Formats: sequence, C-alpha cells, structure tokens
Amino acid sequence: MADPATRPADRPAASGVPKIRMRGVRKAFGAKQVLDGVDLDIAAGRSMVILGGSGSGKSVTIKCILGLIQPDAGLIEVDGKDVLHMSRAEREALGDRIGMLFQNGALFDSLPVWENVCFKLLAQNRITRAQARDKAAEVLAQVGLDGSVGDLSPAELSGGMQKRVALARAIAARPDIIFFDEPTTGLDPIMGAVIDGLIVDCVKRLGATAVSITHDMASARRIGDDAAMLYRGKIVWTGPAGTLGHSGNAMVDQFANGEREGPIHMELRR
Ligand SMILES: Nc1ncnc2c1ncn2[C@@H]1O[C@H](COP(=O)(O)OP(=O)(O)OP(=O)(O)O)[C@@H](O)[C@H]1O
Repeated sequence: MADPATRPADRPAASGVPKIRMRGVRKAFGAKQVLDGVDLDIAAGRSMVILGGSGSGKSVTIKCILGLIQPDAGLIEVDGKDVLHMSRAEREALGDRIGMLFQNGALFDSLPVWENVCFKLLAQNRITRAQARDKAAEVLAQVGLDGSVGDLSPAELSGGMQKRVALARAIAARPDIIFFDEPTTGLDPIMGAVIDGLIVDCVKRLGATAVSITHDMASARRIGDDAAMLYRGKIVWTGPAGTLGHSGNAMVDQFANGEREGPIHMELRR
C-alpha cells in the first residue's frame, strides 16, 4: 500500500497528445534483439515506472528516448515531435528540457556540491557562478538539505545525501521531463522512502513528466502513477502502479511479488 503522504493521487489524468510516444521501437546489439517493437505512451504530467528483469532493456529504452542510443527502427515522439529525425539544435533544445537522475548519482567528485547542482546551468552559461551558489542553496533546500552542504565535496556525503544532491541537480534547470534510473538503489528502506517522497514532491512542483526505472516495488508504487512492464523486448502490460502485485496479469504480479513460480520462471527454464 502506498504511503498516502507521498502517493501522487492528485496527478492529472492522461489526456491529449502523449508527452512521450514510442511505436515499434527496435534495437539489436549484434544478434541480440533487445527492443523488439516497443509501444509506449507516457502522458504529460504523469509518472511512469518501467519494470522488467535485469537485462530486459529498460536502460536501452530510456537511452533511446534521450537520444543516447539510435534505435534501428520505430518512432519516438516528444510532444508530438519526431525526436529521431530532429536537427542537432532541436535535439539540444529538447535536452535542455530534460533532467536525469543517474543510477549511482554520477556526481563529479572534483566539484563542490553547488557546482554539481548547477552544472548544466553553468555549462550553458545560463547563470553566473555567483548566481549558481544562491540557486544551489535554493534547490538544495527543496530536497531537504542545508545550503552549507553546497560547499562540501560529494565524497564527504552519505549515500542518502548524494541521492538528494543528484535529485537537486536533476531538477535545478526546471526540466519538464525527468528520468530516474534506480533512484533508491543502495539506500536503506527508510531513506528510500524519503527519497521517493522528495521525488514525488519535486516532480509535482515542476508539473513534470517522470519516467523511472526501478526494481524496488515499494518505490514503484510510491513514485508511479502508471507502470509498464518490458518483457522479451516488448511492453506486455501497462496499468496503474498501485495495482502492482495484484494487477491480474500473471507476469506482472509474479515479477512484482518476486515469486519463483509463474510464467516468467517457466520461460526461463526452457
Ligand atoms: N551499448 C551496448 N552495447 C551492447 N549491448 C548493450 C549495450 N547497451 C545495452 N546492451 C545490452 O542490452 C541488454 C539490455 O540492457 P539494459 O541495460 O537496457 O538492461 P536493463 O533492463 O536496464 O537491466 P538492469 O535492470 O540490470 O539495469 C543487455 O543484454 C545489455 O548487455
């Protein structure tokens, strides 16, 4: 059961053109067909969690949307625009609207926290260094950290604090799409719940569309409005994240409940 304090029950319902639309997306590496016709709609202002076993292609899916991997075939649209055939300038403009929280935080140890938080804004000369210090303090406060943390090195922070800083960096440029790759990996369950709560708050405050990958089902239920399951290169189920474990889809429920027996196990045994 999701924590009512963090459950995004008041997120807008799906309507109109999807924020992200994938149709027939295929990607192979050598003989390995990782994505085999991915169809997925992610509605504007909603939070979508993508589930799937290790190596099922969740990261590849996200990298295709981000433009880091070029699919072999298929269509990917953001706000109805074909992102696979954009000019470089259009692609960069789209990148400016996207935030990303990487699996291991991916903070730069050589830079103090405040520079990490405002890295993108500084790199694009959208802000002066003096402004960046104030901006970092403002964004750090949104993730529950004191402004003085800005002067520390990431190496001086605990794992939970690093995740908060990584979240601050993901939201600093006020993106309208944010990707979260395993946001609670490596955290204790309470800190995981705290980070999930911050993610929900930050995404809601920005009115952003969120796309997350997680293996943590409690986290998936807390941060997701919707969930999709990737299996054998295709999206085999989409539905409310709150129904994970009792969705009525045998594969999804087996996965969400971590059961050894079920359709996924039987296929792996073949
Ligand atoms: N650049 C690449 N070159 C070759 N193979 C790749 C590349 N990127 C991903 N793959 C392969 O694609 C498959 C899917 O990888 P991906 O990282 O998307 O899995 P995942 O579902 O995110 O897994 P996990 O949950 O373990 O992180 C794997 O077999 C992986 O080895």
